[in-house]
Amino acid sequence: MPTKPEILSSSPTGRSEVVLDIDQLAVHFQLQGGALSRLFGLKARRVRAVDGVSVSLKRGEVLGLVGESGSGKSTFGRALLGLVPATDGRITYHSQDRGERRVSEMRGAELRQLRTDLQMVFQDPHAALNPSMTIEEAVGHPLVIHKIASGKALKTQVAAALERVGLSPVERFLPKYPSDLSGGQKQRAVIARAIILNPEVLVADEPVSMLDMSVRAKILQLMLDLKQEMGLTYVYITHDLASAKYFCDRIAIMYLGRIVEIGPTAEIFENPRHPYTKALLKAIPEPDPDRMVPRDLPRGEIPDAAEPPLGCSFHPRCAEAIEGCGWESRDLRTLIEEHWTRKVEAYDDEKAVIGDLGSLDQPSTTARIGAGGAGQVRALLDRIKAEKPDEPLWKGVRDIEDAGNAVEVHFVPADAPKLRRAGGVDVACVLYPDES
Ligand SMILES: Nc1ncnc2c1ncn2[C@@H]1O[C@H](COP(=O)(O)OP(=O)(O)OP(=O)(O)O)[C@@H](O)[C@H]1O
Repeated sequence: MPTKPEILSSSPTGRSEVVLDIDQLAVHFQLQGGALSRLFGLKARRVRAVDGVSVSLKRGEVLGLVGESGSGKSTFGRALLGLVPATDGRITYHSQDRGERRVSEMRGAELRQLRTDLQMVFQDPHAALNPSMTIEEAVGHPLVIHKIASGKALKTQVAAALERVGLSPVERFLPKYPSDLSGGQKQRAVIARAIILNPEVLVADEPVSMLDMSVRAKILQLMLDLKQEMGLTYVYITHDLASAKYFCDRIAIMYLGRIVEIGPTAEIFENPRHPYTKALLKAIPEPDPDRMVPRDLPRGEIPDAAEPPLGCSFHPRCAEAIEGCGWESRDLRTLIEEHWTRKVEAYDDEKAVIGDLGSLDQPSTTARIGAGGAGQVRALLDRIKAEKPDEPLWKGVRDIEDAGNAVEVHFVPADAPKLRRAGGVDVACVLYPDES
């Protein structure tokens, strides 16, 4: 198998440094809902899986995408290969050999070529391999599909790829079926299949998370060796910051479809800026039981990507939130319900004063609540505030206005913060003034 020079100093594009340039990429999924939903006039929901991501991938680097489940990492990775269409924005691929092309404009042969230059390694090696194909057939499959090799040449290339990923003696592995191999061996075979077309970029989506602890480091080391030998560039998708620290040159922290912090790995670990990054770092398990640190996982669950919080989408879970983070009606509902979990005995009377909370589910910086008179609602809100006066939501209340039997709580409106320069990283958080 021919190898590529590790880093080219020039290329036909004149832009050898950048392999992929992603500009304001958005991938939204329209959820149609069933016939019943339409009958009852429920509006179709739109999941903003990726929502305005800009990042450039330099040749030879390992970029980590880290975030909780549902943050949009896999969708982003799939969009790079054109496996899901971009709703908005641009992905430009700077091929060493074929110049600069927008992924969204590629069709037919060009798209097929992209999918040889960019390969994906998935989480579950067992699902990625056809159980009825031998390892020889599976690893050689891309060469057959693309009509690149057959017969003896095919076998030679498959053997070389297996050798390269450490599945040797090769003759022992060629006739085996996936079920004959261990998890680590299967992932090696998947990697052999991914590199057999000599790609430029590997998008590795949780490549070790389903493997035994004992083989994870070995597979990551294999990938680093391959990167060195073949001049590969990686996008490494994971929810595991500890492995990203070991593996990545740069890390992008994703939350609800956006990058909230991006910078060199050392800088992210030594001096995290975004409260979400800090919380993720604190949540890394400490292998030494004597040095166990208290966990500080963000409160609550990751919100619904179809109706993300207003302003900074992390604000409802943020330990450092301030007034300008985008407080809104749904936060008030959460606060009132939390109050009732503490004061169960007050629920019946207070519910009569507050009325139906359903209207608070519509995201808005104006929350109208109350059925039992504005004065009573105000008094109840005061009681709730007195229980936890430091609750950051109250800092985001601009004013409370009487509105008949109800009150209107007006919150300080806020846009989602954009990435801004802060020290050695870029961070999307209002706590950091833009240094640039
Ligand atoms: N084909 C699809 N149709 C509708 N919604 C989707 C589709 N694919 C992903 N989503 C939604 O998009 C959001 C992002 O999902 P994605 O799988 O990209 O996140 P992730 O960070 O990779 O999570 P995980 O680690 O669980 O794979 C989620 O809310 C998910 O439910």
